[in-house]
Amino acid sequence: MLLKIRNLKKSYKISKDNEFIALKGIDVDFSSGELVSIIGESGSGKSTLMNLIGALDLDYTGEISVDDVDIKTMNSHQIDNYRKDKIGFVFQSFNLIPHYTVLENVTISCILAGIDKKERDERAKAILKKVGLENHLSKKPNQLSGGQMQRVAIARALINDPEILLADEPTGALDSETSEQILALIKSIADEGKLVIMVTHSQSVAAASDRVVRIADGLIVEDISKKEVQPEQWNNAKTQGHSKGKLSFFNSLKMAFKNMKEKKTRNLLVSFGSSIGIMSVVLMLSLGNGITNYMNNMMQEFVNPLVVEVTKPTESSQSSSSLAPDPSTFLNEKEVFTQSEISELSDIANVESVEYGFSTTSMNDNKIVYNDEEQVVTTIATVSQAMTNSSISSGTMPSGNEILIDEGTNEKYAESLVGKVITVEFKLNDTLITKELTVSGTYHSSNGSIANLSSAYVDYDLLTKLAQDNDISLEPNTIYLVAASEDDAQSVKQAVTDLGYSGSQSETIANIFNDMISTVTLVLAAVSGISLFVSAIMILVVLYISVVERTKEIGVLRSLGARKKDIRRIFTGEAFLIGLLTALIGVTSAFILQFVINTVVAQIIGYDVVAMTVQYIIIGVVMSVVVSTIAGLYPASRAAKVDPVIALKRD
Ligand SMILES: Nc1ncnc2c1ncn2[C@@H]1O[C@H](COP(=O)(O)OP(=O)(O)OP(=O)(O)O)[C@@H](O)[C@H]1O
Repeated sequence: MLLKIRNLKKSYKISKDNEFIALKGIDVDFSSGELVSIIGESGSGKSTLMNLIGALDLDYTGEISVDDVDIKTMNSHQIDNYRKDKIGFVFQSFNLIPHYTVLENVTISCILAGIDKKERDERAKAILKKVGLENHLSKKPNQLSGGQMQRVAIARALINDPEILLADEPTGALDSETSEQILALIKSIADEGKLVIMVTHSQSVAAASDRVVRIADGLIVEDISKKEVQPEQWNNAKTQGHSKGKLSFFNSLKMAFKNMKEKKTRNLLVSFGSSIGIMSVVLMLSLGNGITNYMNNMMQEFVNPLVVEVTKPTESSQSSSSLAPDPSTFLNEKEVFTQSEISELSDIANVESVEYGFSTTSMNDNKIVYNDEEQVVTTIATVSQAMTNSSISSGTMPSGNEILIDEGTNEKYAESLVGKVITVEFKLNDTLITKELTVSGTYHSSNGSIANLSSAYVDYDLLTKLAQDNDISLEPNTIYLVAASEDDAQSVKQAVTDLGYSGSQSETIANIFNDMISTVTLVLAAVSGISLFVSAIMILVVLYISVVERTKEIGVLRSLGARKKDIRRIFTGEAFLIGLLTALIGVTSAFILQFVINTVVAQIIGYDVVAMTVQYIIIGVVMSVVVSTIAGLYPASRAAKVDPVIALKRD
């Protein structure tokens, strides 16, 4: 006995304490090779019985055994395999997947069973030939007639060589001539040894079957056999073998891709919308990077890379947190170096020579006067090897009784001061010194202008002499360590930091700015991240709609043996692909914008301010895919939970 049903009862819950008993105790046996028609009034319980036999509905009492195995004893994995291998479903409304070709519709249960492409195509073509559709392989269902569609559905049901074919009104939607052809096909399937159970309202279909079982009010009221079937007549050994495989990850992505393609415009629009967030994040990070590069470039342009400037950390800069020291720190008088500190610094490996420097900073006392017009020069400092000639914009470096002023200050005067004698006033250890000096030249003021501070430079010897003249002992408060190579300079810089000294003021200022830029960049990127949240919701909504639209398709796939996991994978796969598409659009737009912004800005400052890196692209892609996939989890789990029986009832 292939199928044994004992005392099968099924009730539907209508409300909390109200249920409807659809099957009231069915006892029946079916054998291989039988063509059975189940007939009965509408609502008598025929479809309910079919769903139970097909294990689409597991909520019943009693026994349904196939090959002496009770469905109730199977775990969910075995149930999925049972649906995939033992049962083939044919529906009244064909239930083909509209965006799949004939061949794809037929091979779908092989794909779900993890059968490789070559074998499944061979099987499908053989069966499609048998049902007379070998010339329609690449057509979509809407290009077929009703009879052809039902043939495809029958081919699909047969491809895994099931033992039982369940057909719910297979001819219900067909005209009488086509019905006869389909019936003949079904008959031939039973003749080959399969158990075919059909629900029908048609007298002629019932008349053509071997056995007619009438159901009324949830009970079998009549069971007429016209043909005696020998239980042992059929060798039920499967010709194709049981499939133990499952839907591969690649195939689930392929199915997801098909789904996605079907709703091209919608998915493209969502991806476009979502890509704005990804684009902004990538662009913001790249902009921050570009500006930082620009700043560093500016800093380094006028600085001799072989020279390491050393100052002593002031108290306030020591105590302030590392992130953003107060720029006013630099207005404090710098501490001078003792002889032992100087020798400690000279002893650092790779230091070739040591140069002394001094700077004095004051917001009010340091100034230059020319033609009675005075300008505050916040810092008077000594020139050193740290300054390169490229920093000079006009004239020369100062020597003897000369002073180098910054371009900005020079421009404040009606005529250029280069070569002119000016009066310089500045405070040296609390003593105000006034001295007439010749302006040797001007330098690019990019460094100082960062914090709107200006500096003027004199020779260290001049400062020493002025100190002596005024009985002031001048100790250096800046030490320049000269290294032989840039690499050496880096190791010297590290050693200086390790000893607890600070670097140059401009470097420290640059670091503060770099930190500020990083913080601002991160904040901006985070703000752009909010749009990612919006895209996540968009993707969630779109996929949710997709689940609702595909409910029937989900039911069909489940009836063909798709596991809940497979359904979840297909929808998560779709979310993943939307994420990839979003990333593609986002990164491409960021690239285009980078080009546009850089072209425009380069004309103004001569530098590419947007500097995209592979790292940012990876961040963008990963973010997009992760956000999208996470957004897809909920719709995917809803899809997995769809009840196949209810789903199949959908129109
Ligand atoms: N989900 C459900 N909830 C409550 N009652 C249900 C549900 N599904 C079916 N029923 C009831 O169970 C009974 C049997 O339904 P079933 O669909 O099996 O009938 P049927 O014989 O196939 O009818 P038809 O020939 O019209 O398709 C009907 O009275 C129906 O109202």
